[in-house]
Amino acid sequence: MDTIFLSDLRVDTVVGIWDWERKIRQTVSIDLEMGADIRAAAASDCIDDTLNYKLVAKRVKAFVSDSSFQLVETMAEKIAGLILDEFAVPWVQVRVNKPGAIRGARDVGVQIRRSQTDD
Ligand SMILES: Nc1nc2c(c(=O)[nH]1)N=C([C@H](O)[C@@H](O)CO)CN2
Repeated sequence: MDTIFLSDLRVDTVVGIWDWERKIRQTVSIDLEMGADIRAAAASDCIDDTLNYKLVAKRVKAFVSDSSFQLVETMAEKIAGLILDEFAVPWVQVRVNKPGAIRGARDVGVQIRRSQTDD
């Protein structure tokens, strides 16, 4: 099993637990890894035989941009569910980074891995 990845997808959104965070937009950085078998596409050289990461990026960016979650955990869970539901991948790893949320830290956030077989 191979992996298609997408790193540092930056999206402006409403996210946070403090009142002042509900009134502004902040930038989150999203990293995705998705299970894929790339052999058919490598043999055909045809985009129709693989997961088009551009479509995933566009869908995730629109979803996160329209969201207003309190926690990065909720955002990560919903992104994973969206990808599993709408794209035929067996598993997905989602990392949501909230740069600048913690003074003195480069970034902070959560990383989760979910699969189609999770209950
Ligand atoms: N586990 C979490 N802890 C915290 C979160 C979060 O989303 N998950 N969020 C905050 C604040 O919104 C912070 O990011 C900004 O001050 C604090 N802790």
